[in-house]
Amino acid sequence: MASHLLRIATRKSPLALWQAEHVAARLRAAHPGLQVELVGMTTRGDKLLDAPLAKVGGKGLFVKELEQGMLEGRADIAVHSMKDVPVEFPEGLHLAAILEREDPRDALISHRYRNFAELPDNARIGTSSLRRQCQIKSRLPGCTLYDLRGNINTRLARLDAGEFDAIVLAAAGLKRLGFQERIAETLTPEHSLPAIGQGAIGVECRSTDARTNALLEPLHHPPTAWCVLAERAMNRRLDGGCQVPIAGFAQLDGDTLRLRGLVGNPDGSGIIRAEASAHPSAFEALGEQVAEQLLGQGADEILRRIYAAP
Ligand SMILES: NCc1[nH]cc(CCC(=O)O)c1CC(=O)O
Repeated sequence: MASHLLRIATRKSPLALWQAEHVAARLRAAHPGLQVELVGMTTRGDKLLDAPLAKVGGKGLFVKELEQGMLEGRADIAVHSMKDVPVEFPEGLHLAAILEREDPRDALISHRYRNFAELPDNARIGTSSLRRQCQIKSRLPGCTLYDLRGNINTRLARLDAGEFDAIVLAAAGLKRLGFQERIAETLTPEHSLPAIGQGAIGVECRSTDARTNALLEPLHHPPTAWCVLAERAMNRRLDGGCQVPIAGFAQLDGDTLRLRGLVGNPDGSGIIRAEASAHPSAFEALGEQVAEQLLGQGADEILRRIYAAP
């Protein structure tokens, strides 16, 4: 292919830069001669690092500025953690590729304890999501949870400074940044059901930009996409954002796509679980089915109460 410049809009956190560089390297490998450049941007989510995520509100906290950059022609694609990508895309933009998933699980990091079972009843645990908070509290009701925002390096530094007995982060981000050896225990999906899209990288671009869409095609990983799109279909039906204790995790086993969903109260009470399986081509219907099962067991009550809270 003739030399051509492709600009990647990215946040400037170490993980965002790693992921953008990863997509750049994949694109260069797939298209020799293609010039790829990163365009660093700051999002509202980056500026509000002191406020608890659950209180900042607004969907697309980490993506809106990148999307604006593409719509204004300052960049051609944006690289996101699928976990941070809202259900709906703005007019003119779409998800062009979902890359093969890295480890989707949550990870426990601690200096003093080798695994979750060793944590004392009154452990001090740092974590930033209501989803993790809910599942941790259900197992360890006496623990105290602390809001832990900021990029991965910042969070690890706060653990190292002795603020907490343990913290819980996504294994994918730790592995990508070379912190794998800091993981004390990788939590099973039964223990901590992952966030919708966790571990997967998505690439967004202008819907009508045929050339860029074609360049991204070799990066798309259909098995990961079936999983992530099933999780996202569940989330859409539940009308969930990243500020609610919702978990969703799909796995492909041969020709069977299995989706597990969870909704609970932030204090760990009233956890509702549902799961179903289907052929991977039915990912959308599978997501809606699991959402309906959750709603039928009272998930709507929980979510309404959380959205109504000040
Ligand atoms: N919300 C921040 C965020 N977005 C994506 C990841 C991890 C990497 C991934 O899920 O792909 C993280 C950090 C974390 O939750 O520990």
